[in-house]
Amino acid sequence: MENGIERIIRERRTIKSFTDRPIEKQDLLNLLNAAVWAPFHSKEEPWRFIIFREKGRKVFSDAVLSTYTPAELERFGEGAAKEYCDKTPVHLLVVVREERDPWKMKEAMLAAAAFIQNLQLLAWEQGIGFVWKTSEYNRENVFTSQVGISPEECLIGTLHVGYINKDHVPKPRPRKPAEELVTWVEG
Ligand SMILES: Cc1cc2nc3c(=O)[nH]c(=O)nc-3n(C[C@H](O)[C@H](O)[C@H](O)COP(=O)(O)O)c2cc1C
Repeated sequence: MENGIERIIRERRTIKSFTDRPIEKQDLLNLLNAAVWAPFHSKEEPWRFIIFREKGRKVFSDAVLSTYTPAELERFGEGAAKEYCDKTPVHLLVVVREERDPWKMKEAMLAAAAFIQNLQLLAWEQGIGFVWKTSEYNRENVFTSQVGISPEECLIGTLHVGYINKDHVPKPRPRKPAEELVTWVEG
């Protein structure tokens, strides 16, 4: 019998199709305030968030579109702008401080990943889903500077967030059983 957490972990899927329902600012804050109880190894939390909602989505959309070539703009620009400004209620960027020490940097990224998984599970419980994107534009300076990320920061991912369109929940990608993944060392 699955308990609450196990059920949500198994059930959660990456969501790319949302209803029109906006997400209230306070509801987003409540989710973030719970998700930040993820573990981290630095003195202070390594993360901060930039959230685009309502008309602010155009700032996000313009930043993505500024990474397109003229040919891509011509072909995909209008559709992408519609997707970002109308069809996706919230864009949430998870950013960490750059660390000079590569190991500390790795730890900051790992902590941010734990935070994002917390957020996915908490959101799912409320009928909110998202896709975690690390696609090309995330790595382009022209994008990061326009969305307000400083050169001393690193973007861990862009989350496109909204209430789940229940007709478009993808089928799960299968997971290997742990029996295939474990090396037992028992003496
Ligand atoms: C670090 C990371 C980066 C990801 N980047 C993308 C991405 O750029 N585009 C995308 O469509 N999905 C992205 N995903 C989502 C995965 O495609 C998705 O988690 C995977 O297909 C498994 O599906 P599930 O989340 O429904 O179990 C990313 C996931 C992770 C953990």
